[in-house]
Amino acid sequence: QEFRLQPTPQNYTVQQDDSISIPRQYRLMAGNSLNNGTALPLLRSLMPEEAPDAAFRIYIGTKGDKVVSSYRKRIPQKSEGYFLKIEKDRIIIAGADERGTYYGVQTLAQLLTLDKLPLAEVADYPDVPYRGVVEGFYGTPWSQEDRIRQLDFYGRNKMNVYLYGPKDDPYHSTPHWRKPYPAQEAERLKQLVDRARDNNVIFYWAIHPGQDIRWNEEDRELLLQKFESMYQLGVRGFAVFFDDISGEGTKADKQAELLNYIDNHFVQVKKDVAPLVMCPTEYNKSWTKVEGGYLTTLGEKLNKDIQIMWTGNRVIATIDRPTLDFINPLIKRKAYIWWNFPVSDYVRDHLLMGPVYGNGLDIEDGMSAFVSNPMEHAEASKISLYSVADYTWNMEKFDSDTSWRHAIKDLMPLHAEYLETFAAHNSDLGKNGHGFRREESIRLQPALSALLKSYLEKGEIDETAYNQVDEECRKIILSADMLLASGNENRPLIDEIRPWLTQFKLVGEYGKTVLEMMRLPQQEEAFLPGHAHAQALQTLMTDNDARYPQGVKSGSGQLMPTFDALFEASTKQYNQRFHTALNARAVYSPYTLESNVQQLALLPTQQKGKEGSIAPSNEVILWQAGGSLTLSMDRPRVLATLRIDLGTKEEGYTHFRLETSLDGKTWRNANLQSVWKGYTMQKADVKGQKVLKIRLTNTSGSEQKVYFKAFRLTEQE
Ligand SMILES: CCCCNC1=N[C@@H]2[C@@H](O)[C@H](O)[C@@H](CO)O[C@@H]2S1
Repeated sequence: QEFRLQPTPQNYTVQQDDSISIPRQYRLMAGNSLNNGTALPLLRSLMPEEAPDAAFRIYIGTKGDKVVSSYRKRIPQKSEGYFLKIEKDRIIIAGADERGTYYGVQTLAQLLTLDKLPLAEVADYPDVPYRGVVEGFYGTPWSQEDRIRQLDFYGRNKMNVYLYGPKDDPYHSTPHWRKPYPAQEAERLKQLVDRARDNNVIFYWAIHPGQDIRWNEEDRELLLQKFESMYQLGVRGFAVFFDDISGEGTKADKQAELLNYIDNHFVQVKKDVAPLVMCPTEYNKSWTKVEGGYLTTLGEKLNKDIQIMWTGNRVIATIDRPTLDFINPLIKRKAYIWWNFPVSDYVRDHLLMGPVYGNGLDIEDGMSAFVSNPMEHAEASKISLYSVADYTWNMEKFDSDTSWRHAIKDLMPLHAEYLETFAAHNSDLGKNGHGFRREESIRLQPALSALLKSYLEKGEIDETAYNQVDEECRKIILSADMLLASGNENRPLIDEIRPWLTQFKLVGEYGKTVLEMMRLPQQEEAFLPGHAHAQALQTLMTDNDARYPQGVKSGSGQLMPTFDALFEASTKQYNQRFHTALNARAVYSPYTLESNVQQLALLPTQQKGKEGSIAPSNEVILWQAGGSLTLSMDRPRVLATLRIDLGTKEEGYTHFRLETSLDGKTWRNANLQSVWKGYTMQKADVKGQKVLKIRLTNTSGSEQKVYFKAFRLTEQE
């Protein structure tokens, strides 16, 4: 693909017919304002040959500096704006502020990758003030190396925010948020803070005290002391998260009181700390009751410069004008958007490698920030993060597909075509509790549906579609092998996605095998090996290795449903023709879930061997009085164990009744008891019972706020 600047600049003109060779030496004319910034070190790392007597000159500074005073009017009057001009005998980089100048150097860095320097003029600035990433997911926190690479990536892509808030860090959340980090962790965080500064990224450290905070002087001081200890490490951005909690910590007026105190006695006192950011308990529209007053209380009481985060109309949602028109008036400021994509902690068997799309292109003036909550797979998340950087810098000019293709090329330039094939077929999430889906296998969809339609309706093969799908299967197998063998080009990425690459190859082989089967349902002998091979591949695709207990899915949106349907259709044809009973079911889950509890209704069920489960949810479930969840089997099955974890202690389970049934009409109680003292997991005494259905009902007469951490059964051998 052709060269493009990333993110797309607001204004970029090039003299087509002329360019200069990259100057070997140059005389540097630098403004004093840059002395302790990172723009100069970056420039010197790019162009090391500084020579006082060189003819070529580089003028670099911010708008107050004399050295760029004659270009002052060319600098966009926007924070983080810059003017970059390449002339025959000089380069000028003039920033509205230090970070703007730094971004001008980052743009120059991209132009220096060309053979010759174009005589270019760039007048550029970001649309959204704060742009970047919140490490706010459940699951394995990123490693130190992941984070270092992320921060360098943010510098290159002009993202200026990294919020540290991994749910599973015990010093960020309960139980140790009150304690300072142990020395080793503190040192590692300091390394990150320093690396963030090198990349002109504001490192925000977030605290998540809500699950057990007490509204008193002691906890308030402990929190400030923790912030002070982080300040000593160099942290200059702070956040307080009140998400995913229940109980005392959810009170808006108490939250506002605490945050204003922090703002007045810490942030405003320090003077070099970014505006405080808070994450509300009601953080999306589907969970908020406006008349309840939670958001309006925050909007009225919170100091005006405190930023309030928002995920949109649902936990997982794209952001558009109506979304902002709802929230901004309530909180009386521009929402600080926390975009839950490409986070996959609620669909951990999937990778989300597809394009960023669906957010409004006309809403840059409606938000104070747009930060992405990514996958626990740091490198794999960069495809989306590259496009989030592009979208938030220059929203109107954002083109989802162009950005996606360049993101892939940026991640693996030498294997871009193979990574693009992989990413195109690994983008949908599958059925999930949030009902959020993504397009997948877009370019192949017409051929897949044409092939399936003609085969199912007329028993015929659409040759054109057949050849397209066959060719794509070949590319899938090739891409998987090329990426698995890609060596050091981006080893961290391949290490992250290896299980999915292995699965992807199986999907390609399964497709080829099923395509061969389609030609043979009339041949009594020849059909059998293909059928057997297809079943073997199905087994291999469901036998996931222990490191991924949640399983590994690839091509689940379009490829696998099509191949499974073609497997079933050709096998049924064969069985009819030869009066045989070959297995014609590709995959099925013996368990189905029904529920009138909105946040549970869409959760997928899983089966692996003798274990069946309902996918857990990360959020607080509002379980209405009388609400129930029913797990139904495809036939009566004998249970060995049933474990349920609602994240609540003993007394919490007294609000629920657990029953089993053999016919769906008569029900019998099953008692729950603790697996062991003080632990929230419970087990039911169902050993040896033959059941068809299991039902859990809120019989307390009032809404219960619980988690849904586990619902797992095992059948008797
Ligand atoms: C308004 C910003 C607060 C968002 N807080 C959230 N907490 C959870 C995150 O830890 C999860 O990664 C996310 C996706 O499951 O869901 C919710 S989103």
